[in-house]
Amino acid sequence: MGPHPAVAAIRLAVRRVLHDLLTEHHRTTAALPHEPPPPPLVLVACSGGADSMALASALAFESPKLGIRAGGVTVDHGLQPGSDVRAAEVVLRLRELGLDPVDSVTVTVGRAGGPEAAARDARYTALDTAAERHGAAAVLLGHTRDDQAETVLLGLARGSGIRSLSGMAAVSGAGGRYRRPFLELDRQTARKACMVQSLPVWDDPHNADPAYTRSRLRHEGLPALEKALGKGVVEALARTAQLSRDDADALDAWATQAEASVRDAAGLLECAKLYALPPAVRRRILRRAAIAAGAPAGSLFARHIEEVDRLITGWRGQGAINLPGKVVARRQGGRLVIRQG
Ligand SMILES: Nc1ncnc2c1ncn2[C@@H]1O[C@H](COP(=O)(O)OP(=O)(O)OP(=O)(O)O)[C@@H](O)[C@H]1O
Repeated sequence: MGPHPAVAAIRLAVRRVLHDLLTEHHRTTAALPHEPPPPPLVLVACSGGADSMALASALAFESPKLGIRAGGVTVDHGLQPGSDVRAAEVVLRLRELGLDPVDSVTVTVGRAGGPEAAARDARYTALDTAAERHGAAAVLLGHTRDDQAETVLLGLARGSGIRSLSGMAAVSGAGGRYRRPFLELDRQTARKACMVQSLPVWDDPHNADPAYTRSRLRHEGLPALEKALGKGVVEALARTAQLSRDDADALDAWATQAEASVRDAAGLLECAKLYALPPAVRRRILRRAAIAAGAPAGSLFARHIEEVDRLITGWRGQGAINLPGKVVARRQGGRLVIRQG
């Protein structure tokens, strides 16, 4: 008898990603002159929750068959009493699965951007450091299709265009380090896979805390949407992420091409030529120019770019526009000048 369908599904998802990693490993090492390099190391980022425990179990099962070394990292954010005990338990469970090396990293969570963003920043920094310390080829994350649907809704609510609808990428980070094998699997499958394998899971109290936006979305927003629109809404939102990502990539590429044609010999942006571009392409060029001038990407919102855009499309002699990072945009003699100070 084969494994339970949920276990088969998580293993298949991980096998696919490991195959991709092996292919990339062979491609980059084939040209090396001397003896073959050691097999790649893949780490799983594990909170002890159902998604990442399921991921760890599938990695432990699949990696030896492909000659891949597998380890794990758990991050202790130190935000709840007893978080160190939980981290130690996760380490134990990962070792029981046969993973090696297994690290527990304690981080200090700052305040920048709110509690969720600060914890995420600290976590990714710790995961980057762990991956570099061990020379890992990849770090697997347990984000599921449900997480993706939530991310799309959060992006939609920001009102800042299709890039923010494109959710999380299956491959991201420096050199494509982060991989998300479960992006097309639902959370229920991961939970079921843990249950049938008798894997103990830890339910993060933050996930149920209505103080957090994502938690409210998970427990109130999405169920209400499913009630109104039907069960397929999660899948549709996740599909929206992929379609939006493709569209956003295409528009980015268009903007790259168009940018060269709207600059004069001195490299300044020509307003008449910008005016002739489709708004989506023009706004991308303006955003990039603002970032190149020193505006921090994270603080540059759609409303800022709209204001700069009005210097092109709604010109009536208005003054300079102040942007984050002390960047100023002004129109001068038919040129758009964006610079600091
Ligand atoms: N404390 C942590 N230590 C290591 N990795 C983590 C930690 N928290 C989250 N991750 C990684 O990020 C992924 C997404 O985490 P997030 O908290 O957004 O989702 P989740 O649905 O609660 O995941 P899980 O059920 O695995 O905890 C996790 O699946 C895991 O791979």
